[in-house]
Amino acid sequence: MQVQTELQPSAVTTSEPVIVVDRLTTGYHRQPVLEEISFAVPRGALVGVIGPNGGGKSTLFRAIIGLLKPWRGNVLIGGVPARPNPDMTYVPQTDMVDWVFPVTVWDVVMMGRYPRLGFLRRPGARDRELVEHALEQVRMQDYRHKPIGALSGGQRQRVFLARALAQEPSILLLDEPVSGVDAPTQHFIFELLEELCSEGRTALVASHDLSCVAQRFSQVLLLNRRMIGFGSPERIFTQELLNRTFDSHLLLLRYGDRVIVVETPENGSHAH
Ligand SMILES: Nc1ncnc2c1ncn2[C@@H]1O[C@H](COP(=O)(O)OP(=O)(O)OP(=O)(O)O)[C@@H](O)[C@H]1O
Repeated sequence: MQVQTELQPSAVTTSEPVIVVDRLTTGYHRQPVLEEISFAVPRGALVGVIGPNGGGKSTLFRAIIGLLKPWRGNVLIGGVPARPNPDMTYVPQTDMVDWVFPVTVWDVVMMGRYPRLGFLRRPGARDRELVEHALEQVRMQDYRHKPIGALSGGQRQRVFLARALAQEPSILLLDEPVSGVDAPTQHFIFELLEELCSEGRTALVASHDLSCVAQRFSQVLLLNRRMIGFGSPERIFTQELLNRTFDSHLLLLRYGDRVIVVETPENGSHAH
C-alpha cells in the first residue's frame, strides 16, 4: 500500500526543500537496503528518523552525505546531487569510535574545523574561537584538556556534537545522539538541536526515543528499508504505521502531547 506522505510539493510550503530524496534505491554489495525512498525536508526542519535495527537509517545518512551513491533515483542537497561537503556533518553513533586514541576533548572538537581548513592551512584564531564556542554550547569547556577516553558516554556525545558544531554546518545528520545518555543530557541535546533548527539549520536525527521525537520534532520519517511515512508527528505516529515500521504489535498511548509506545503480545486480530 502506498502511504500518503508530505512529499507532494504543495506540502512543502514553508520554504524550498534543502534535502530532496527522490525514489532512492541503494545498498551494499548488490544487496539493496533502501528501496524507492522519497521525501523532502524544508530548511530549519528537525526530522526524527525512526525504524528498527537494520532498517536503513545509517545507510540513508550515508546516501545524504554523499558517501553512498544512489543505484536508482536521486539525492539532492540544495538542488545538486549529494556529495561530501563541509556544509554537512554526520555524527555517527559514538560507540563506533575507538576511544583508546590519545586525543584531548579540544583536539576532537578542532577536528570539526579540518573540512573547512583544506590541506595546508593551520588552525587560526577564528578556528580556536569556534572550538571554544562549540565547547560552551555543549557545556564542556571545563573538560577541554581531558583525554576523550576519560569521559563518560554522555560527555562524549556532547563532545561529538561540539565537533559537528565547530564545522559550522547547515545540515546535521546525527545517528542516535542520545543513546545511553541520562535524561538531563538527553533533554539538553534535544533543546540544543531545537535551537539550531530555529536558527535555520536542518537536522536529521536517528532516534529510538519515540516520545521525545513526538514532542519536539517537526517531522518524522518512518523507515524500514522502504519509507513507511513522512510528515508531522501528529499525522505519522499512528498505531498502524508504527506496527508496519517495526513489524510488531505496538500499542500507542497518547498522554497530552506525549506518546508512549508499548509492545503487546500478538492477539491475532491484527494483520501485519
Ligand atoms: N558497510 C556495510 N556493508 C554491508 N552491509 C551493510 C553495511 N552497513 C550496513 N549494512 C547492512 O545494511 C542494513 C541496514 O543497516 P543500517 O546500519 O543502515 O541500519 P540502521 O537502521 O542504522 O540500524 P541500527 O538501528 O541498528 O543502527 C543492515 O542489514 C546492515 O547489515
